[in-house]
Amino acid sequence: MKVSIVGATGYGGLELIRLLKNHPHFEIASLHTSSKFGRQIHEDNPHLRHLEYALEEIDPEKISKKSEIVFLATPSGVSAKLARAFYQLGVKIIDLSGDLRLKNPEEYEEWYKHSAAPVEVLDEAVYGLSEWNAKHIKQAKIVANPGCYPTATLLGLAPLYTEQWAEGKDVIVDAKSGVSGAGKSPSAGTHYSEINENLKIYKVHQHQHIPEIEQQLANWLQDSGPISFSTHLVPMTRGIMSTMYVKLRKRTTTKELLDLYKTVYEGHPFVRIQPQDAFPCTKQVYGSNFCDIGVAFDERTNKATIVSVIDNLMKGAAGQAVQNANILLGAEETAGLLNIPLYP
Ligand SMILES: NC(=O)C1=CN([C@@H]2O[C@H](COP(=O)(O)OP(=O)(O)OC[C@H]3O[C@@H](n4cnc5c(N)ncnc54)[C@H](OP(=O)(O)O)[C@@H]3O)[C@@H](O)[C@H]2O)C=CC1
Ligand SMILES: CC(=O)N[C@@H](CCC(=O)OP(=O)(O)O)C(=O)O
Repeated sequence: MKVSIVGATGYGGLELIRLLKNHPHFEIASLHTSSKFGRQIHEDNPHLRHLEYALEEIDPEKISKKSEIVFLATPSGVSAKLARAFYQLGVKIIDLSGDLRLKNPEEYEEWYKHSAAPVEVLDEAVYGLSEWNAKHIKQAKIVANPGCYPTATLLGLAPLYTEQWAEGKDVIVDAKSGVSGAGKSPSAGTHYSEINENLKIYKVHQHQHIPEIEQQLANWLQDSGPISFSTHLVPMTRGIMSTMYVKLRKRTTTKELLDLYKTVYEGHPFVRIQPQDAFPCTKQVYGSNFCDIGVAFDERTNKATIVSVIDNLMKGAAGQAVQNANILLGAEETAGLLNIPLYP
């Protein structure tokens, strides 16, 4: 099946090229940019020196003649404007941005400070947390690919929420990300001398992923409350670690928690549950689509500590987008994605 990538020159778009170029079922029909048309993709990306793709303008009508699926790897605010045109032309959309994830347009405008997508587009969009929504993704015309922090956090919390073990109140999520999460354009806050040998907290109580996580938690557990969510920049390129502290409805043991997680994620090859007392680190998922989860029960506080790691550009963005495209196609969800993480 032929696919196109809009935003091909950014980190998410480049990761999509890496995955789709060797994919058994998809063929890249075209790459699109808002500012570099006419240039070859390899001109600014020497790691793609062997590929010949001219960057093209973003013209939904032309794209609809070449491709059945379009990946939108553009900054927030862009797909809110572009999605309707693709939808009306019958091109399936997988949107990597936050524009189509929140069902309430006012909530989107409050957190993202952009105009929301048309309601008909938001109503059509299916939240693309692959492990939890495959049934709906399969039928979708528009997939709202989850954010990087929400992917790590929701995969970590899901067993406790869906099985009603969590109290659903006073949950703390302490998350850290590598700098590629901020995209390819350099900024004052992310350039080398600001990040190297530094650890920064940012967007305290204001992170746009808070409503996305809470929206999904409320789908799983009726009386779930607001979460405390903090995000940090770590001096590394890729990786997210989300550490969660969750009060439970009943006393349990680490062994019982592990059994729950193993049972819930049985048959989901991208979620790997750690053995007892072994917590995951970001390097063990680097460059891969895995989400590795470690759990422990704290008898002193009656809380579960959950640690979930992903590669933000893979399971947190392009990897999950390709997983969703596989599901849309009706192919095996692992197609083109079972590479072993880069190590060391
Ligand atoms: N980086 C990450 O880890 C993750 C990113 N995301 C989301 O995915 C999306 C892409 O992220 P990322 O690749 O990191 O971002 P980048 O900043 O690296 O890339 C953004 C891309 O969009 C293009 N673009 C910029 N402005 C416009 C515009 N007005 N219209 C159309 N295209 C435009 C850019 O280049 P050009 O000028 O060539 O058009 C570039 O190709 C974002 O919404 C991001 O929030 C989601 C999960 C994780
Ligand atoms: C490290 C870093 O800056 N990460 C970004 C992730 C952005 C992102 O993925 O945004 P949407 O999913 O909402 O589109 C951030 O924290 O804002």
